[in-house]
Amino acid sequence: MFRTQPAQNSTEFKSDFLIRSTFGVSLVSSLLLFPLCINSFIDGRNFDGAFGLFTCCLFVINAIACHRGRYFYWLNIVGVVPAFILGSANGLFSLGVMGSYWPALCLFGIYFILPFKVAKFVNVIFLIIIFAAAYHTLENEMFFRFIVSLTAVSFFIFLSMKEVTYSQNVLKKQAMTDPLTGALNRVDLPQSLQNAIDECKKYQTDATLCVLDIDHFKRINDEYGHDMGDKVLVDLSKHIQSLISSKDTLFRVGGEEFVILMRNTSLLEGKLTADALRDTIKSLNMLENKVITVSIGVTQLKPEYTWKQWMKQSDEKLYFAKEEGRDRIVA
Ligand SMILES: Nc1nc2c(ncn2[C@@H]2O[C@H](COP(=O)(O)OP(=O)(O)OP(=O)(O)O)[C@@H](O)[C@H]2O)c(=O)[nH]1
Repeated sequence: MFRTQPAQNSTEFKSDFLIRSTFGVSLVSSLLLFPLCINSFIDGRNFDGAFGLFTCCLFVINAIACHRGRYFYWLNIVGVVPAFILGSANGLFSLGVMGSYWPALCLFGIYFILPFKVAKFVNVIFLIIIFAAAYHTLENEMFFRFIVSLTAVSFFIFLSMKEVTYSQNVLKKQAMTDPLTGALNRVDLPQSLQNAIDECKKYQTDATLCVLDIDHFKRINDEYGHDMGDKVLVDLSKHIQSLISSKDTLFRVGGEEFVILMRNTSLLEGKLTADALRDTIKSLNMLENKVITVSIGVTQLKPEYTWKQWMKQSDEKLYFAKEEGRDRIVA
């Protein structure tokens, strides 16, 4: 089970989509299925009616959960999917050709209530079971037509959902990336800091945050032009990426301000990395006849910090580094 709030940042795009689609499928299915259950009871098909009512309850629980921003993965896997399979097979057994509409709808439903990676496999299992049921209930010619049409439906849904998932990933990447430097932008920063805080609490590890700002960047723009200013930002970002460890994450949070989230890193280690960054950046010839310096605020996570407090502490240290004359680290 996971929980989301209304899409605040891009990390939540995907789960938010799943919650909305599961809500839609569950609500519509429960509303459509309910009259059919009543009809089954009236016709004396009590088993069908009871089974339909049970499935309705699963949909209602799902719809309420999704409405509250929750997604019950296991309810779908062990409840709704088996209900889809049993319901479709039962439809074929009791209604014959008339019952062959349901499997196609269920194939769609599966892609809307499960993550794409899981839905692909569940669909294959669904097809195998339904083909076995159809083999026992449909005439030869009808059986082959059924196989061909259902396989085609399954494949077309797969293609559409693959495209949707791909577009989601592209959008997510675009929303999270700073187009100039390729570093992450501030969209995902709160969630990343929160994840780091949760990790530290869970595994009793350290994490350190560096806020780095180019000194007198306005002068660089004024003296060398905005394009050269951009080039400095791009070069600087590349150098930082090459100097930090693969477990560290770089964000560009403002014009010439960067944040480096260092997981599994103590204050001392963070300070050493910040020192190395400051020295290396200073020695790079990013602009002719101009030494570029940076100021850095370094803060180790304390157990009582929220992500906002952690960020605020780091910003304050950067502010002191600027106040004390720039080209320095305050930790
Ligand atoms: N070239 C370029 N400049 C930018 C970009 N974003 C912000 N800036 C410039 O960055 C400059 C930031 O200036 P300030 O906030 O005064 O800071 P500073 O000159 O670096 O001074 P200190 O931070 O106090 O050392 C402004 O001139 C902005 O126009 C960008 O994407 N590209």
